[in-house]
Amino acid sequence: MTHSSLLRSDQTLFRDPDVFEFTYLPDHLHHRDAQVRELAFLLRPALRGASTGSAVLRGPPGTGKTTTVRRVFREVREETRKIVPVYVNCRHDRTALAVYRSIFAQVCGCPAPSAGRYLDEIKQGIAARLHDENAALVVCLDDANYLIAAGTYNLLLYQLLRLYEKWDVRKAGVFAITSDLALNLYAEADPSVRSVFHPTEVTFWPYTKTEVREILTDRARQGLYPGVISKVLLDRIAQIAADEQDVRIGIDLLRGAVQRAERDGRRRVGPDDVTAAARVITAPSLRSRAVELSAGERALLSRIAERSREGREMTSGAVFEAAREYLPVGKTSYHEHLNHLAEIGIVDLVPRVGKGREVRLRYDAGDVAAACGVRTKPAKTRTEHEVS
Ligand SMILES: Nc1ncnc2c1ncn2[C@@H]1O[C@H](COP(=O)(O)OP(=O)(O)OP(=O)(O)O)[C@@H](O)[C@H]1O
Repeated sequence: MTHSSLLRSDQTLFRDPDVFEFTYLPDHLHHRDAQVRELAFLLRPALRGASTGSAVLRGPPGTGKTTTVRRVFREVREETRKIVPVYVNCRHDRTALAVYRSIFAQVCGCPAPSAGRYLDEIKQGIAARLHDENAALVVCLDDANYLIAAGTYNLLLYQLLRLYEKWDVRKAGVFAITSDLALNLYAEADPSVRSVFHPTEVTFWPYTKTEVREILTDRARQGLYPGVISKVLLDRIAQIAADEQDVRIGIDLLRGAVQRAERDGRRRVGPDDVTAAARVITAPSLRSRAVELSAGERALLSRIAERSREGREMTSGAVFEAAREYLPVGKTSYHEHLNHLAEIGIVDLVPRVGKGREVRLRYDAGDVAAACGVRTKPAKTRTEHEVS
């Protein structure tokens, strides 16, 4: 199909828009073989009638934790009835009742009874089915940190891992997921829970730019018509997502840029579509990082944004001299502030031969200024003198 007939027939650049939905389970899971192997290793004993192991899955947002578990669970369901995998989203289901109702629905294939002695009845229903099938239960508690906040984490772990004692079923496994790296889900467990909870740590590191690009290339191939996005722009999107350490940003950005081109009746995504979509998608993360800055760091960042907008020299030395006019900073604290801005990914410090480092904003200067709470004047036109 040519592009013109394509646009005339259905006016869309998306071959399959579902590919960009957050519920979409990709056919190919890139770069997560080690994690898949770890989880499979924990489940394997259940095939021989033994119990399943437990795991704690940790990694920043958008590193494929949920997708990896969902992929493993899908394969398990296709391969065996000896293991019953259950996925619980603890953002939505935080009370013991809500979690058990979700488990019941997935194990029994129908909604939990809404009357009667509630929890015990629901647990009994789950156990009866597992007993009949001689199957081992494995429960994924995604975003388990929400259970800690709700005060139900220990109770649920304790009950799930000891289900076998009361109900004569095989010992269950729990895969607990968190994207909060400061949280140690094992340490959060009470001693009574720890006596039955011996999780394997499975870590998910952010994807590199090359890895993000492969994931995005796959999505583009499945979700878009050929030629809608160029390799160069896909590369730019991959760079932004890798800088933000979140592949989800890349997927959202790709969709946002294509929607923009589609809305304007164009057949190809242009650089402006990517820039505009990036501004919308990265603004919340930029704002939340600016809020965390110290007053000195924020003041420096606004000066950097202003200089960058005005097209002035951006070597670290020149920025320091300019900042000094307005801010009470010495060289040491200036470098500390600057390094921190680089660490949290708002600026890049690019080495320049014979000129030290160049300070380069990763975001639009106006957006950075807005995130710092500063309204900028329109960029002024530079005079001949300033340019030279
Ligand atoms: N290895 C991968 N291959 C293909 N797609 C991936 C891969 N990893 C992540 N994705 C896609 O990236 C998006 C985010 O992944 P996922 O929800 O699994 O991340 P997460 O680590 O669980 O994030 P969070 O902690 O925010 O819940 C999803 O759309 C998913 O399909």
